[in-house]
Amino acid sequence: MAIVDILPDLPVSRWLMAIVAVAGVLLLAKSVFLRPRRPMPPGPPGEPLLGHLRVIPSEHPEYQYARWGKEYGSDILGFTVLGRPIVVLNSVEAARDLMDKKGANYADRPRFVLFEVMGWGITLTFLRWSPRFKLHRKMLQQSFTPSACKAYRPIQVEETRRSIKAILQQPEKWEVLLRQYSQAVVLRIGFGIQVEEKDDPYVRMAIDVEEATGEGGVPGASLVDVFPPLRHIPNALARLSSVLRPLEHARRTKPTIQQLHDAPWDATEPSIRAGKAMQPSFMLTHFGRYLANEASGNPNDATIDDIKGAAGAISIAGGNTTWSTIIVCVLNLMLHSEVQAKARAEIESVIGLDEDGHILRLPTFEDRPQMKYLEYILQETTRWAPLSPLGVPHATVSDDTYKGYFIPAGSTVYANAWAMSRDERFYSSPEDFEPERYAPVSEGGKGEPLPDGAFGFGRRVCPGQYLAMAGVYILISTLLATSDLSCPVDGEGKEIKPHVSFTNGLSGVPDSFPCVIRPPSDRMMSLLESSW
Ligand code: HEM
Repeated sequence: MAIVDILPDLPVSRWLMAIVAVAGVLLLAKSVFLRPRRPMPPGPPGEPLLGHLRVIPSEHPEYQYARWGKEYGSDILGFTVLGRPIVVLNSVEAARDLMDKKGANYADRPRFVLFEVMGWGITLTFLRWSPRFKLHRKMLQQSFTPSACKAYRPIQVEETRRSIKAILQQPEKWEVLLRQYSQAVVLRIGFGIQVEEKDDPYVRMAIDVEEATGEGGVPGASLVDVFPPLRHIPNALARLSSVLRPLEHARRTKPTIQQLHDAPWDATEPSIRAGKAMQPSFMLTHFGRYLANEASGNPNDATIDDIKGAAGAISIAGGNTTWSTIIVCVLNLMLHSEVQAKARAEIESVIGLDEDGHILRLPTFEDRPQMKYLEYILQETTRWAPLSPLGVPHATVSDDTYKGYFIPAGSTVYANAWAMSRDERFYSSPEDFEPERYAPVSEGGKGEPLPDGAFGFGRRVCPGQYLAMAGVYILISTLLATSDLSCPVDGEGKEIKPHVSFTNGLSGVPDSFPCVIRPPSDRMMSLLESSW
């Protein structure tokens, strides 16, 4: 979505001009009569009426927000877009001070009008602060505490081994097989659905949804989000302006989003109703309880739509996110053979080797506390490329003041996880992938703080973070234990290093890159076969 060229396109419709003119008069009146007495946080100058609409870049705004933070010497920045206040937090301290310590005031979300048009229904991620939000939050948070996550370990171990066995059989398909792994775990946990080994329809749906959502740009940042009446503009007009084109895209992709909401539920509902569902799952627990209450005449807190939305949130918010984190980790292991070798040496020392130098068994969750270096790798993965560079925006419920700056009620607040990950006060050479940075100085490391921000903050912090990192741990440890990862080589045996770039929008996913995955010996396949 580009917002820079709105004006040249406007004359195509008098109607559009009229709407913008009326909005302009209202905004002018608002800015004259309701001007705050305290200053907004600093930032670049905006334009009359439009504010920063044409100043904030539409591609990777997180980079520019970080640059402005340096330019204005402030970890909190303020903007307005058509009169709507936007606040960007560039440091962990600012996010902790506001989103954590004043959690209730920062727990709302802005209205995501474009995502509503796309068909994102009752999904926790996009729910406003409300009794329904609290209900969904409670259902999901309780299901994925660190101790509740232990119940899902057998699923994660089984799917990991299935996936790596398939990768060693078809190494050229490693990327889609890892996506299949991430989707399989969340579909089993959410709905008790087992994905098919080949061409699974849910994996296809997840890919489509990720592409559709990604093209929607940064959530809450499109012109339709800022000025919701524009959502009614017909496609024929929307198509004429690049700032309104996301609206056409949202309408076109609605069936895709709807399908990922409906298909897993529709596939499972009959067997739960008939009492025949065997696989434990979030849906079985909550929908089963719902049916039991209904049968015995007891009231239900959650409606069927609530349970459907919450179960859908697991597969929608949990599949692509986990996959993308694994891909970033694979990329860096491939690019840094020394990191890979050190991690493998740690795995071998924790598990032990037979007389032929082969590991005695595959990694388990019980090994995790001893895998210190691997843990640093996982942490460095979330720092080096925070999945959601600007997080999912929060919104303020009431007016607030921070460091003398005024933050009006209803402000959209972005926690810039990317800027936090590049904070040079804490991270030396922040662009480098360097797991050792977290080791204590006494152990030869740099004693730098573990990263913060990749999973968000406050009352909206990711409820799936423990499940996600458990899934990344077991997959990466098993991959390292059984395979070597390397860059492909050209005709002269020279490594072909990928050019790394990330998608724009809600999730920054690395573009596809080739990776050679090879087991060091045949023994690895038999280990995988005998362990599963
Ligand atoms: C490595 C993988 C993951 C990453 C990096 C990630 C990251 C995030 C981030 C940045 C947010 C926004 C937090 C905020 O607004 O402050 C979020 C929210 C959320 N995540 Fe995750 N997530 C991951 C995996 C998962 C998994 C596996 C689940 C499934 C259980 C999940 C479920 C959710 C839900 C439901 C929300 C919305 C929470 C709310 O709005 O209250 N995520 N996640």
